[in-house]
Amino acid sequence: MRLVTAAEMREIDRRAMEEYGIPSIVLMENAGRWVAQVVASRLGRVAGKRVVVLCGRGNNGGDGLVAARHLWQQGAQVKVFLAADPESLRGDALTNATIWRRLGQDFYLLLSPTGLQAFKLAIARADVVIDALYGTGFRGELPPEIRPVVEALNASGRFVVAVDIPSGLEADTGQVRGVAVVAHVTVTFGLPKLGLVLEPGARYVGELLVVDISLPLPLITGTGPGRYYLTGEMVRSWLPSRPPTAHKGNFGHVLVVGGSRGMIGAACLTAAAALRAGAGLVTLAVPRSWQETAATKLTEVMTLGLPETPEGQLSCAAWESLKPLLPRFTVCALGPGLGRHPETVELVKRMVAEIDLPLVLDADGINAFAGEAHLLTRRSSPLILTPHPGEMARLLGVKAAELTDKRVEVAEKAAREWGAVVVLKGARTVVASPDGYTGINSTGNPGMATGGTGDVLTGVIAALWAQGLDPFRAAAAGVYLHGLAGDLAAKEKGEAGLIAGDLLERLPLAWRRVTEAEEVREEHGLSRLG
Ligand SMILES: NC(=O)C1=CN([C@@H]2O[C@H](COP(=O)(O)OP(=O)(O)OC[C@H]3O[C@@H](n4cnc5c(N)ncnc54)[C@H](O)[C@@H]3O)[C@@H](O)[C@H]2O)[C@H](O)CC1
Ligand SMILES: [K+]
Repeated sequence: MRLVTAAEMREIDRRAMEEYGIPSIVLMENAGRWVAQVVASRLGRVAGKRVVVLCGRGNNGGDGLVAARHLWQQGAQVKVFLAADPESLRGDALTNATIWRRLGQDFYLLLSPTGLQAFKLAIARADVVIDALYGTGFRGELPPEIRPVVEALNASGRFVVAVDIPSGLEADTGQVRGVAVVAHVTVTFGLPKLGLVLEPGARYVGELLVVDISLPLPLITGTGPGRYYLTGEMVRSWLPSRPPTAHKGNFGHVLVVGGSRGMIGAACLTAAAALRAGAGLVTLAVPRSWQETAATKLTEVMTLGLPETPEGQLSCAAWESLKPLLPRFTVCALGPGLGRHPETVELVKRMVAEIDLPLVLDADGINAFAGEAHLLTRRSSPLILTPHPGEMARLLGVKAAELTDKRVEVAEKAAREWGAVVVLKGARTVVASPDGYTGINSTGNPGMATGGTGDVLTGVIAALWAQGLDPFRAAAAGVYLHGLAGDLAAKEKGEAGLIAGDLLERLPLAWRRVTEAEEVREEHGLSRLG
């Protein structure tokens, strides 16, 4: 599903009104009605239930007033706390405030001397609290007079439904400066905002529901370049099927080049993962003295011994040995466990420049270009890079901390400049392609922050590429399946004890989960994304 920024959402709003003639008050009425419907579905019976609505002065607050009205009409006891002077309301929010008042209802003025106390009393007895303080118009941090209100709400343990976006969260980045509302459910309008699926924002969202407020379909659907939330439905449409007449030649031959003394396991994980992710054949090329070890660890993988340095790392001569064999392979994965011997670094640079196989570059393959990312453009074949934040920072010559709250932009810029697909790993991995497609992953968990999981991902991506997916889809589907395998493993074993091998075993299960999942049929106009 497409992801949007606040500005993109405002543009969609504008076009809905100017090009299609949908009045903004209709959009607000639909938005508020959906919020009321979701609240009612969680309450079961509405009559007599206690609802507190926190309204800001903008259109987010307007949505909250519409929800208040519909729940009141259904018999709920509704208290609206207005975090603004009623005289400051404008436009559609003022319209709905006027309707609320003409129904004989009033506001509790949150910013009055007794407002906070009254609010705490009200939420202590509430069945649900609706957060309509701020939406996509929010920037920066909560005003000092609002912060204690949000802190009281978060401490209350009440069931919270956020309108469009949890208040205090920035729609474009997911950044929280200080405090934000922690919601159990977020009802977002039209399309999910980027900040709802990026860390730390994603942790404030709870279950994410995307609802149709009658924004014209031509404005919100579209498969062109843009940012997408990677979901099972998307990945399912990309994965190759297996005709009955299939033979292993149909599913590609992955060459993995990696390993060194003390780090043969990384290369073995990549090779095993490529098989587990459906590659027809996998060959693992390692320093000659480690070929026996690799062959012992991997029954189904073929192995190759290459020239090595005295320290047991691949030497430059390895390229001459590999070159005549390349026509038998479909994709090459280069880097896991290579080490950083100067000869190995030289080998990596020559391979990237000269190999005419699609290339997945990972780990020490990436580190070979530290501070020299411009050299990545000197190559003759398509490239997928899979850096974790530390490797990306080394590549760019910056500190990893500088990348934290602009991961999407950093990955997109690098993809454009290098003409390569960039997989910037971490919580909510970002996959960016040079032609403007970006995927934000929806699977994975902190248990996967353990040695070797990156090696597994490299193998999965190489395998999908070898089976015919284009590089962006191979990387995006690989990231999704890899994270899903991690979620399946964590469900069984918990997160702390999770190891990379646990993902290996569950890759086929993850694949089956995606391809055999029931079409997720949601109530008309509502999609569950979180
Ligand atoms: N098509 C749609 O998605 C629709 C969305 N709707 C709702 O409209 C809001 C966006 O409304 P907007 O009036 O632009 O702003 P907010 O209500 O989010 O914010 C109110 C107000 O707050 C001010 N503000 C911003 N940052 C701060 C801060 N740090 N401290 C204090 N005040 C701040 C700013 O001036 C804003 O104007 C969207 O989320 C939806 O809920 C429509 O109702 C229906 C169509
Ligand atoms: K909100």
